[in-house]
Formats: sequence, C-alpha cells, structure tokens
Amino acid sequence: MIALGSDHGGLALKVEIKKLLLERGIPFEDCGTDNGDSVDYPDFGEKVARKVSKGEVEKGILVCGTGIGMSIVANKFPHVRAAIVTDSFMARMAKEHNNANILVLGGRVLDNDGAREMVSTWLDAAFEGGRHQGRLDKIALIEKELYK
Ligand SMILES: O=C(CO)[C@H](O)[C@H](O)[C@H](O)COP(=O)(O)O
Repeated sequence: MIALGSDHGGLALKVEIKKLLLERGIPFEDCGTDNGDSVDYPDFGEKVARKVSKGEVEKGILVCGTGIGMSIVANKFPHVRAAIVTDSFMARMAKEHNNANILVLGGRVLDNDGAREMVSTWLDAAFEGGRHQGRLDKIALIEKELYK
C-alpha cells in the first residue's frame, strides 16, 4: 500500500500518479488534498509521513509545488527516508542506495511523463544493501539518539 499526499501545488501531478498506480494495479490511499483550494503542505506531508513512520503503509509519495516543503516535513519523522528527485537516475538511486520509503516530487517542476517515469523507476528498483545498509544504520543510530 502506498500513501499519497499533496498540497494544491502538487494536486495535478498527484492525479497523474494515481492514474499510473491504477494502470499498474498498485493499491494506494490518497490522504488529500482533493481540491485546488490553497492548503498548507505540512498538513498533508504529516499524514503520509506518520503512516510510513508507524509502519501502517510501506511507502509514500508526496507532491507539492517544488517538493522541498514536503521533503522537509517528511524527514522529521523517525524511520522515514524521504527523497526529493528530479530525474530517473535520482529516483533509482533513492531506492538502490538510500532505500527511500517516501518519494517526493515537485508538481511545478516536473512534466507528467517525466514524473511517471520517476515513480515507476523508484517502484521497480531494489535496495542494494551492503555498504548502503551500514550508512542507513548510522542514520538509524542518529534517530535513536535524537528521539530517545
Ligand atoms: O512547499 C513548497 C515549497 O517548498 C511547495 O512548493 C508549495 O506547494 C508552495 O510553497 C505553495 O505556494 P503557494 O504560493 O501558496 O501556491
């Protein structure tokens, strides 16, 4: 299950991503926003990041205007590794090297085809482990110390 969230600046791209997930038969839960009214990205970033952080969903995708605000919010949550990506190489690395569990996109930055490619690349990639696992372990230790 993938949790999706956007603000008004990311809504149109989130709709496109939902089409992609439907086409691919991947289940998702849309945590809003669901109309074009101006909203605050932390409210929707929090909903998705909280679910990922608690293990209620395996992955999340967040979209705001640039992706910057959503990535700042999501990375406040323990166990969340949110990666803002702007091309398919970054999307692949986000999974292979960082095991990112939230993908963050900018609706005012990316075109639909490019963003669809990034989402598919991230979904289809696999974490490589090895030296990258050791680096994630160090992040987990930092979290443990900060949130104890
Ligand atoms: O959080 C953002 C930037 O880091 C997003 O791009 C927002 O969508 C953006 O700030 C919203 O801007 P608006 O002028 O209120 O539409």
